[in-house]
Amino acid sequence: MIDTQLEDKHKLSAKYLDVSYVNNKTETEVIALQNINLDIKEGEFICIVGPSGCGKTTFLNTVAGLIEPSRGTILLDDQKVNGPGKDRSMVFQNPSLLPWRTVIDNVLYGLELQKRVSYETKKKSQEYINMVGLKGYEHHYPHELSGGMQQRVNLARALTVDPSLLLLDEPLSALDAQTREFMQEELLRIWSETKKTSIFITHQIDEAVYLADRVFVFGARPGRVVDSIDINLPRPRKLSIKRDPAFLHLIDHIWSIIEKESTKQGFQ
Ligand SMILES: Nc1ncnc2c1ncn2[C@@H]1O[C@H](COP(=O)(O)OP(=O)(O)OP(=O)(O)O)[C@@H](O)[C@H]1O
Repeated sequence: MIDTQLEDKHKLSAKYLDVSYVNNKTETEVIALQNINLDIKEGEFICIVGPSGCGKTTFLNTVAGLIEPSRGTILLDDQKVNGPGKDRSMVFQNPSLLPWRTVIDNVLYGLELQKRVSYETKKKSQEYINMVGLKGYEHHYPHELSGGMQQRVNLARALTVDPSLLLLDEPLSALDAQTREFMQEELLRIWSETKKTSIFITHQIDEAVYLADRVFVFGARPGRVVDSIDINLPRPRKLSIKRDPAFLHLIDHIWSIIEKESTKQGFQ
């Protein structure tokens, strides 16, 4: 009974969410998101896809508390999001590591900002460094690492503060195709060990289907949720699943939703 209740509990809910940007010079308003209603369960891996400008980053920044909605609310663990908080970590496209700090010191940086460096948290940081596959690189500097390794440091840094929610804004898009695929598999391995509720933005439909429990398709003008697709592919997922007919069917399905939406919007 208790387990069922926990399973049904929403980790994050967006209710009637509108977000607008106002250009102070021209006094014009851009409606970036309109009437977003969605629920995310504890431990879910969510991907958001959609055309450029449909408000994916705006949504993530609003969940992060960096943008205030013009209407509606975001609830995280039943608490209204009113600004940034220790319970959320963001991972961006570019790792933005501090070049003068070693791997371990970059990973510890988030804890330092939160004044939480202790023997236990240092131990935990080392565990995350091991988990992301960087054991032995603790004392290397960012310029001595490849792009993929730098993004691993970034991920370890985000995880070390033990967030309730992980927000990932196209974290793999700066990597070459081969490293990107490898990192997708790595990311799933790390996620399966941490089970952190994650929201991941990507432009690549195959990346979304490979990673996600559920894919939200956003539409543009104004940004809104067009569809939510359950990805019922078995886990753990190897990269070879990308050749599976069920995988390809999901890709086709999501593409057809995006295409229909684009035609409606006159993008073709
Ligand atoms: N700071 C801002 N001021 C004004 N308008 C903005 C601002 N940031 C974003 N916008 C507008 O809000 C809309 C949504 O932008 P957003 O960056 O969230 O979309 P996105 O789906 O993440 O795009 P992309 O896939 O290209 O990264 C766009 O029309 C964009 O031009």
